[in-house]
Formats: sequence, C-alpha cells, structure tokens
Amino acid sequence: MVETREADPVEDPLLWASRSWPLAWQRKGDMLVGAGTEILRLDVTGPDRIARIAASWREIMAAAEVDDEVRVPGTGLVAFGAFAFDDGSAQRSTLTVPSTILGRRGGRHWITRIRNARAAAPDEAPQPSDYGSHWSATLGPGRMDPAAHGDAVREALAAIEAGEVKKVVIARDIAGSVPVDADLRRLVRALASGYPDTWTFAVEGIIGASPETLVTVRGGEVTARVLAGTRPRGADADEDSAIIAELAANPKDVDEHEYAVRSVVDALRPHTSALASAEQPFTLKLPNLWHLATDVEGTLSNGSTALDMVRALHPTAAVAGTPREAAMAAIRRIEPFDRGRYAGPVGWIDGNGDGEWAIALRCAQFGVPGETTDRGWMIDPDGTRPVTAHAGGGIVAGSVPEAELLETRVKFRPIVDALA
Ligand SMILES: C=C(O[C@@H]1C=C(C(=O)O)C=C[C@H]1O)C(=O)O
Repeated sequence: MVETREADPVEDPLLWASRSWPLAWQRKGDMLVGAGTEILRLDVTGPDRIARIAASWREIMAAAEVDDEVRVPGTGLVAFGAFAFDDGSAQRSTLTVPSTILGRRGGRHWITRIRNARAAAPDEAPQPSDYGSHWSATLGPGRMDPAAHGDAVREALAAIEAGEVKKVVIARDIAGSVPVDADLRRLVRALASGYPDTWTFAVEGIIGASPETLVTVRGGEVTARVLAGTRPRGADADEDSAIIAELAANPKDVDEHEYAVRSVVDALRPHTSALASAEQPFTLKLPNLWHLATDVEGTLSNGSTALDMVRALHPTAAVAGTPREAAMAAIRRIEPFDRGRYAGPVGWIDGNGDGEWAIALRCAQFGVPGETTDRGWMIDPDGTRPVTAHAGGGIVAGSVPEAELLETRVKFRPIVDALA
C-alpha cells in the first residue's frame, strides 16, 4: 500500500534520514530522502544480479497498490539501490524500500508512506532529529598505495601495448575510520552544497557526489551523461581556459572519451528508437576538476525500466575500459582489491519504471554494524567505524603514471575534504 500526498515545504528533509545509515538522493534542489523502517529488501550477488533485481522490481511494480496525488518521477512507490561493480564481487547488490519518503522536485514537496499489505497498521511516522556533533575521519593508504598505483598503471600500459585492451580504468583505495556514532548526514549535506552539479547519494553506507549518470529514465525518455577525459582545475580563469583548450584538443583524451560514449550508445541502441548525442563533447566544470562530457538522449522503444537500462549499460567504458570483457579481466588481475560498490550503479527507481542512476564515483563506503569483510569486523573493536574510498582513471596508450596519480588525488578531494 503506497500513498503519496502533497506536503508543506520542509527546509531540510535530510533531518528525517537515519544518522548512521542515511538513505538519500539529491540533485540541485531536487531530493528524495528515505526514513522510517525498511519495508522491502533485495540482496543479490553474482553475474545476473542486476537482471534478477530488475525482474523482481517488475513484479513488485505490478503488485503495488498506489494512491499518488502528486504524480511526478519519484512519487508513489520508490526503491533505492546500490550495486556491486564486478560480477564476482563479495559485496551485495541491494534494492531497498523505506516506509517513508520525503520528496522535493521542481518546488513541489511530498511525503510517501509505504506499508506491506499484510501489515496491520503503518509504522509510526518518523520524526526529524538534529545533526549530531561535528566529526572527522583519519584516512591513509589502503591496499594500493601511490607506489603500487604507479606499478599498476605501468601494468595497464603493458596490457595496452600487448593489444589486450585499448583502455582500462585503474583505481586505488584509501582507508580509515570514523567515530562509531558519526552522523553521516553531515557528509551528505556537505557534498550536496559543495558539489551542486553532481548527483549526491547515500545508499547502503556508500556516500558520495558523482558527476556522472549511468542513466535517467523519465516517461519513456532515456538520457545519460558520459564523462571521460579529466584535468585538475587551474589556479585562475586564464589557466582554466588554457587547460580546457588543451583537454578538448588532446587526441588521447578525445579518444578515451569516444570509447566511453560509444559504449553507452551501443548499449542503448537496442532499446531506443531515436538516439542522439552531440558530435563534440563539452567541458564540465567541477570545483576540483574539468571533464570532457557528452549527454546522450533517446526514446525507449521496448518499455524498459530504469533498472533494465542499468543492466544494459553497466559497466561502461568510463569505469571499466574497452573492450569491456578484456578490461574487466585486466582490472581483476591488476587491482589488489574488490571494488565493492565503487564504480557500480547507485540510484532509485519508482513504480512506473522511471528513475535516476549515477555511477558511484567520488564516494566512500562506510562499514555495516556486525558484518565481516576481508578487513575484519566492519565495526572495529576500538569503537570506530571503517571507511574506504576509491578513485581511478582511464589508462590509454600514452598515459603517464605520475599524471594518473595526481588525477586520483584530485578525484579523492571532495570526499577527503568533506571527511577532514
Ligand atoms: C574512475 C573515475 O572517474 C571516471 C574516469 C574519468 C577519466 O578517466 O577521465 C572521468 C570520469 C569518470 O568516468 C573516478 O572518479 O574514480
């Protein structure tokens, strides 16, 4: 049973989210915040994880009884998801439906209450809680320190030289801990205000601000923002102009970008009737970086949902490489860690199949109470909560290890600054 009602404007819907396990999605002024109890949960691992979740969601959509007064994307039934990057990941791919969603889009505010048809009564309406005290994290090298990253990039260049791959994305990790009672909503708020041109997310303990969508589906239209080709921001306007002129004309970056756009267009084509993208990428300005960016748009021709499109698109060349299978094999060989949900799909889907999915980049994964990982208990016995972050970049012929290391440093900046 799902009921959406127009609501009075709320200044900060995040206050309704859980402090230790927030559920939120934010893009400029639009947001969805999950609160209350969990009504439904799908946890899947393995190569067909996204297909299984997409199929289950179709059944749930068909069975739901929805009374929706507002009827915009994100009203009615909504689930949030965060999926593992790799088919072989030990990390779960999860779709979760909370009992309450506070939403805001284009100046309209609503509240959705969801309950299981078998439940006698809805759960109690969740209440807002003030932000907890300020906290910070200590972060240091993870499994791949800067020296190991240099070796990994050289190994990737050797794989390119050998003709195994054209492009492969290599990431490194940093790790640390936060106080066990840290109010993680502070991080969501800081990222959303510091990086307004990104999609800010908090789902299953992975929190970040991604500049790149995997896919957006809205009323039969599908769009995607593809990024590849990166430079740190300049110190002033003149330096910035020189940087973007160089980036837009650099054959290595333009090629790398083209691989990424082509992988998205090829994946969307079987599902769309009209598919268009600009001939030339534009330069996307973020507080820390410049990216080459291309928006792709099409009309869905086969009734696919946002999750069907996530399944068709993941992993794109922006986070894996080209050709896809060879790049995935190279990543498994070269990177010494399981990426978990880093570079995986993160987003939401509603009861009409509309939804917005980003690629989980510029993010950190926080530990889960009581769960074990290859690093031991996720809540350390000393009362701290572990956190791990990853950042990477596309390696193509001609990539320079030192420049790639600098690029990962700048990509870590949003999360490292917000955690400092
Ligand atoms: C892999 C990351 O970013 C991706 C790689 C990019 C590149 O190689 O230029 C640019 C944007 C993202 O598609 C990351 O942020 O960790």
